[in-house]
Amino acid sequence: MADVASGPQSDTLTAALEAQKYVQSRLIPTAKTTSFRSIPIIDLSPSFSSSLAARQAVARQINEACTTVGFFYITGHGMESTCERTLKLAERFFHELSQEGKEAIHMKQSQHFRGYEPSDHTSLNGFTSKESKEAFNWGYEEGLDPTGGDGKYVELDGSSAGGKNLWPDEKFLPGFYEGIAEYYGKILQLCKHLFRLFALSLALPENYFDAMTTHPGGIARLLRYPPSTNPKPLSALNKDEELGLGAHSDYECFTLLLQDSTPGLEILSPDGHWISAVPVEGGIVVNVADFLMRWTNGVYKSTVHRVVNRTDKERYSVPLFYSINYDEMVETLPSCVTMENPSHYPPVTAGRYVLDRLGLTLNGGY
Ligand SMILES: O=C(O)CCC(=O)C(=O)O
Ligand SMILES: [Fe+2]
Repeated sequence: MADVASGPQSDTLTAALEAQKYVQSRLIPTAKTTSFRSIPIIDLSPSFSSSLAARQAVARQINEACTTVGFFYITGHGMESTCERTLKLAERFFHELSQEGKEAIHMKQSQHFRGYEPSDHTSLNGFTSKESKEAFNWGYEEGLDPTGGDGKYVELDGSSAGGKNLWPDEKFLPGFYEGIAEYYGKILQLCKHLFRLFALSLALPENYFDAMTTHPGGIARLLRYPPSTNPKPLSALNKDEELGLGAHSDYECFTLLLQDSTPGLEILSPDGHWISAVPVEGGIVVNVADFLMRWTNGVYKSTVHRVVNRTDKERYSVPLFYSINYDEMVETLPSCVTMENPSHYPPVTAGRYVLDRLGLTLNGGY
């Protein structure tokens, strides 16, 4: 793809820098946007019905959540036992794999942000220099996609050599890849289902995004947050250096997050209050990310969030950042442009936008 050649491009880099400024501006309390104190829970079960009216009813709830909070929980998604198994896999990865095993798949060997990421390797948007989280990252592989993909997968930079994941040696972590494959296959299917609901929620044809997600971007991570050295009640603010993950918004279309029973995720209401996204039994957290915010002309909110583990327990979580095909160039969605709200954003390629955002988080840059 000519427009996604390697190296930062000035137009998308500008978009990335603007997005960073946008995030910073949202860290300043304002009375202009609706504030919130809770995160809606949406039961997805009716959306699997053959009745369009039932699917539209769920889509309306999604629209309400995305235009206000930017976050919601989904229940009734059918992945409950897989979610439990995946969180156990996360625990196994960090506990059972030796330091040597982790070093063997260190992210510095990857051009695509894959592999093991110790706590000091990245920090978000330069807001914080020290984060306590450690991670294991991987991305889309056709072999993990139940549809088999369309053979056209490209990485963020437009290169077509996919499948560059760095997996731990099976003999040190038996069953790991198989477990990840089960989770990833199911969550990709759920993301496609959600995208159809997003389409309905935006007054677009239900299959509007289908052709743009034939080789989707899907970076996923296993995250571990160590116990707090100074456990505090949820209401008390910890010092900056105890941040698990700094304040940020996500970059792609939307994120699906599994979290264990230890709270830690907090989302920022526009009036400056941090709201705890407490774990909900069987619930997956969904949030709008910056690319979808931009694509919807700001109609759907991409909300700033952070992680602070205030407990004396470890915390595990598993986000998946879902994107349309990285080589897809998009313009503002037609249903989000009106006379009062003309398009604010020039066309951009999905992968290039995310790559430039990611480049800004690496300690030391590209
Ligand atoms: O661990 C969590 O709860 C959230 C992680 C997150 O926000 C991210 O990785 O972007
Ligand atoms: Fe996030």
